[in-house]
Amino acid sequence: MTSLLRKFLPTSSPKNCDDGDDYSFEYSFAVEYSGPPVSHDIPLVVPIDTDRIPTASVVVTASMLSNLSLPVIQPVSKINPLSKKLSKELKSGSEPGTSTNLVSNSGACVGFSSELGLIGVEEGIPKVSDGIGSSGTFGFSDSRDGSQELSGSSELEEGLDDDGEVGLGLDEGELSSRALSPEIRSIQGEEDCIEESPCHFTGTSVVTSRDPESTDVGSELTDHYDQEIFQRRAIVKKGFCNRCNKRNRFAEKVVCIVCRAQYCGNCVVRAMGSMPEGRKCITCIGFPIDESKRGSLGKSSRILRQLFSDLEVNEIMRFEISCEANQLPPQLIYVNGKPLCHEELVALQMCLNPPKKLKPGRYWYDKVSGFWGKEGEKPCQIISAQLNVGYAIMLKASNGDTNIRINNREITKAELRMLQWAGIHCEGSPHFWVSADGSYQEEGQNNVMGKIWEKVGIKIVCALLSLPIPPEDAKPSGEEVVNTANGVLHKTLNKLLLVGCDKSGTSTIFKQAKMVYNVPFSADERQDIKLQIQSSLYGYLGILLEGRERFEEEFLMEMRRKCSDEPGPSRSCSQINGENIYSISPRLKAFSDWLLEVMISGNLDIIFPAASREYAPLIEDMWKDKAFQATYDRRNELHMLPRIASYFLDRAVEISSTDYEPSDTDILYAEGITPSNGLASMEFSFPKSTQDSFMDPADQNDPLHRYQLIRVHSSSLGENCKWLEMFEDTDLVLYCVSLTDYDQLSDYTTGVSSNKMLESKKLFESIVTHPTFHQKNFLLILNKFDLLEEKIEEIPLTQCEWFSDFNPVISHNQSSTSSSYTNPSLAQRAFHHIAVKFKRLFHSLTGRKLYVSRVTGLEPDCVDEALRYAREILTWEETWEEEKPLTVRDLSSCSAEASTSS
Ligand SMILES: Nc1nc2c(ncn2[C@@H]2O[C@H](COP(=O)(O)OP(=O)(O)OP(=O)(O)O)[C@@H](O)[C@H]2O)c(=O)[nH]1
Ligand SMILES: [Ca+2]
Repeated sequence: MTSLLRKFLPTSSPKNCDDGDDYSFEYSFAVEYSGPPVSHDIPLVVPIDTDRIPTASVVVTASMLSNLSLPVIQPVSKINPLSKKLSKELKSGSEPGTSTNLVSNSGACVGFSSELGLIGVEEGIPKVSDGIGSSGTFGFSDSRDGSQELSGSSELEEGLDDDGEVGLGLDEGELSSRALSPEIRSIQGEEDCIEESPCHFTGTSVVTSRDPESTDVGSELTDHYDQEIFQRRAIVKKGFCNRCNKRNRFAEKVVCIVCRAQYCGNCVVRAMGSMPEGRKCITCIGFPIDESKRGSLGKSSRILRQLFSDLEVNEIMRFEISCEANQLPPQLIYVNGKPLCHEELVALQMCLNPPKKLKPGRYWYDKVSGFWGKEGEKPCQIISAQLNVGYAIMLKASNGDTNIRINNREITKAELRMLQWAGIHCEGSPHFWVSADGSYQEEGQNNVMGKIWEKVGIKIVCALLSLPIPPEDAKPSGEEVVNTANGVLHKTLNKLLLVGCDKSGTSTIFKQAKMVYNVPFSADERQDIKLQIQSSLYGYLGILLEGRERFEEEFLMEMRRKCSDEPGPSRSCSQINGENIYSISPRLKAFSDWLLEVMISGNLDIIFPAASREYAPLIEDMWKDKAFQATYDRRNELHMLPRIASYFLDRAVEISSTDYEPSDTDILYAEGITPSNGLASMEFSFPKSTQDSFMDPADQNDPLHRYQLIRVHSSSLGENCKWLEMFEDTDLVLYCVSLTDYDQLSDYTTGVSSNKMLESKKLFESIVTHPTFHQKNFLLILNKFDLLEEKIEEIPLTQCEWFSDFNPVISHNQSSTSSSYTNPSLAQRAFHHIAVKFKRLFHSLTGRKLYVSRVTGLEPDCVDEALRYAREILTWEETWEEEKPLTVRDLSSCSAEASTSS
């Protein structure tokens, strides 16, 4: 046997393995073993007793026998030479039971011809193992005269050459488990076969097999159904038409919603006929659809529209949606353990807020609140309440382990966090009663404690925790199927978490992103920001007025000194005061005193802007006042006044008026945006940009790919960042650091004031090492580069002990050609130094690579660039995860310092 195989089978890997996207496995063929003795068991190839392969009973449904020819198992096309003969045999008239032989033959051949095939033998036809110990013959039995079948290794090689990709194209490795397929695959290169109509059989018996991967349907109760669907699976190879077997990778194909066979434009009509049940092979008519295709029911493809008129396409799609064979089978949907009857399914589907994308499976339903979820999982939707479907809900329906109950169901951790965040007390394992409108009370007590959905920020929290919110508030998010002219596209949502220390600029970046991606501020947000701007304005005024007092005093002392120096009679105090340009009128003085008092008491935010209406007229007077203007001219001396103050103070009169509406720039410059819990969230997608031109066209301008940017204030992360758990499904963490922090001291409550850069480093460490973020990707945003450029000229970076080794060599040969690249500025060097420090830190903590982006939050392009970089990282990391083993990926972090985006 061994020598026989050696003679005929090449032991090389597929020739076109450089095809890249297709396959990475190698064929391994049996060769005589000549190495040292092995210490472990050698897996045995078990002989198959063909008689013992179970076969299902013959299909006898009248409707099927009447006008249909039944599909037959296909030999795997890899074994072309063999299948050529087989198909001839089959054509020349075969009897029921032939398929059994086919299975054994194809199974055996595959087993020997590729690794994948071996797996197929083990998994695909599991019941074959019943035959262990039997003495059946295997594969190339003498009776088949394998040597003749395989005569001429060149022929075989040719077969391998042309499509040395057995299997991979096979939908998800289902290779040999296919037991039925709509037609005998014509043999590659045999034109005569292509022109023939597919060879079908009547009265072929059916071999049952199980889909090893099916998860959707899942339960043992739906096994039977599962099997039925699975039996029909066609072998599908990437790019190949299942009828003519010609390959055109890029040509669109029409896919059968039952067996998944795909047909090119030339073959669709022959293979699918008039499509009375939509896109099904003629032989699949009457069979239930593959549930994974349910989402695409009624959604036509471009190729159909090319083949048929619009009217015809619409008709076909209507059939596809409405014909009986394609309807959800109610008994496969379990609600609280009960298989539904027809009426219940109708009630479920016809209610105001039906479950989305309902598929066969097991669900739980809380009739009182409308919570709906998959058995053993947290709720995924809130559907209409009070539907009469299924049994009563079970305590462990969602597999919760919190001891806290909602409507007799023990809730999940995510739900508990949601309640806690909403400020609902969960101590003492309470049992809540929650009704459809979200009002909740403790069981046994007749007083409503509040409404869950009215809690501040609850919707954001739910979005973060991937928990549902009531339908009227729900807007599309997460994975959503969108119907477009080209058919069905899956929309995905990537979550980006933006976090950083105090004043690092996270809210600036968040707001900037809103503007860049055209996500409007809500009326509430605008109102909040307006009040925020106004109260900040009073704060700035207060600082100026305080400065004015100081200037007035200084001026007075100066005058006195001059007076005493002057010869002649000394002038009176009032005279001096009259000349003091920093003196204000008693009315303004009263206001000033009051304002300063309020500021000292720390009540500014509370009193303003409620009081702003009253004081608005005073602002105008004050603005015109000479003393005030003189003070304003010297505002640079007032270190308490933030840089941004001038922007608002210049328009103090306009801003303090009640009908002031902040512009977008005002909003950007304003401090703060977020509600009390420091959380803000927005969804966006990237508009097309010229910068994308280097990217894969598929990635370009994908408005369906949505991103959620979540900004959280570091103070809302709680002790030891315990709230980070909430963000466990974050795809990328954007950690924001202010580049100007290196000489700043935190003005914080703890009493011990420390360097802000070191504080930022500390927070970074705790977030990076937090279990929730294990293996997460991080993008470091080094913000406020514009300010660094100014500051670095005055204050050395070494002010921060972490950067004490910063020792830039200033190049002296500044040629006319030197660019910022060959001769970076001091700020660029400082930025790079800081970036490298963080990269090394990250690598030492995680062994992985930190991405870095240089940003000036006030510049829209900068923020856009950083977020596009974030998108690239996600795409890149996904590719890595799919294609490369972890070890290779880890190696890439060795070059951690090589790439620093700027
Ligand atoms: N010049 C300059 N100023 C910036 C930049 N980014 C943020 N700022 C300013 O820095 C200050 C703090 O920024 P925020 O965005 O409010 O910082 P934060 O992270 O929200 O900090 P908290 O207010 O503590 O939540 C604001 O006055 C911003 O206008 C920048 O890139 N350049
Ligand atoms: Ca802020």
